[in-house]
Amino acid sequence: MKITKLTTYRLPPRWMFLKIETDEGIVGWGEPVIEGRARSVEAAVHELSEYLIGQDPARINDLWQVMYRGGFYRGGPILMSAIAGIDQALWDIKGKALGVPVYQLLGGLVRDSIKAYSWVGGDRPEEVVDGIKKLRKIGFDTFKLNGCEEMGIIDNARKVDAAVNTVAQIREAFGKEIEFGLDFHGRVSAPMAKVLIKELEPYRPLFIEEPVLAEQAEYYPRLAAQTHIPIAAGERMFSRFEFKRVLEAGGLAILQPDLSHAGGITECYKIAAMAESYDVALAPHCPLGPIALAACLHVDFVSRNAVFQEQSMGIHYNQGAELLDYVINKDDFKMDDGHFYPLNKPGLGVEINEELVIERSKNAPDWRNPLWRFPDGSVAEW
Ligand SMILES: O=C(O)C(=O)C[C@@H](O)[C@H](O)CO
Ligand SMILES: [Mg+2]
Repeated sequence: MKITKLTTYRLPPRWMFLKIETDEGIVGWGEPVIEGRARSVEAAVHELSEYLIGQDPARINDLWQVMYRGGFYRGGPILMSAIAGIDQALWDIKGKALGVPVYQLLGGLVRDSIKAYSWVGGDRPEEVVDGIKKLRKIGFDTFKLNGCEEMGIIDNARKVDAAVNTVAQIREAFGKEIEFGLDFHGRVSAPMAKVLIKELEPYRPLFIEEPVLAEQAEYYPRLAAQTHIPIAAGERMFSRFEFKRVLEAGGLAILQPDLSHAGGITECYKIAAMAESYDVALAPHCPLGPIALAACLHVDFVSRNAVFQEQSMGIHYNQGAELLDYVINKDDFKMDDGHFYPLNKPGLGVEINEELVIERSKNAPDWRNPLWRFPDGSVAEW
């Protein structure tokens, strides 16, 4: 079998799908994208396609190594997201060619279901109690919200109290009936992370995500030493070589590689195994579309240390399209009691409505994340 064509479709809300065609008519789909830099990833995919066209799609490991090591410069969000989407599509082709779901190619199921969690509250956490009430009605009992709004490098007690108050309202309303992660979203400096975490400790969030920016990863072990709250990170790390360092340094209780940013199934399967060897949990990051989610689920279903799965239904970023809009087989993503179940169709198990994809790609937005500034005009982390 040979790869004959790669076609990219930038799509609402802020996604990009990749279709890889072969000379035997088998087609694979992937989701290479960095939110806000879709065109950059698209260019990287097409640069990589110069080598890929004519190659045997079955040789995923060799193609992955060529895409990663064949260029002198490597790693980072753009290149690793391009590799990720191509890798997803190659696994999709392999599964379809052999008539089995990807998880079977990775050794079969290690579990029968995986817990999902849902975002509440938007960019600036608000109406979180109402949001949780609505989502509990459809089976969720685990949630994630932004831990705070903008936070200065050294900020005041009122800002800290505002963040803590949101969490206090959740515990007041639901007690321990529900669990929630707090995503600091990299908005918080190392000094303020210490202050915030101390004040949040009594409310026992399930985890605190990106308490500092990935470029401040040396603080993870120091923050972990001051708190019992599990610390999570990973959406802005892009290869096992980055995850190696944070595992070695300690401090992270949960790794959150993104299957569309960190080299795809081939790389994230290895990252999951590395995490397990350090007794660290896996919770793949996935605020994206259905192909990315399917890739996450296949890795979840073969990784014993997978604990819960992010998904983007109702996420505040999905303006203009929802998680399953482009999927024909929506029932395969059906959730029961807040859990996903294995995708059992061959390949990734996602049947894409190509006609709709082509139609909607004609008006793809160039989504950009908001640029936040402090009152003094300096740039704030979003
Ligand atoms: O889902 C998460 O955990 C996030 O932090 C969302 C962030 O990754 C945005 O997708 C960036 O545009
Ligand atoms: Mg996050």
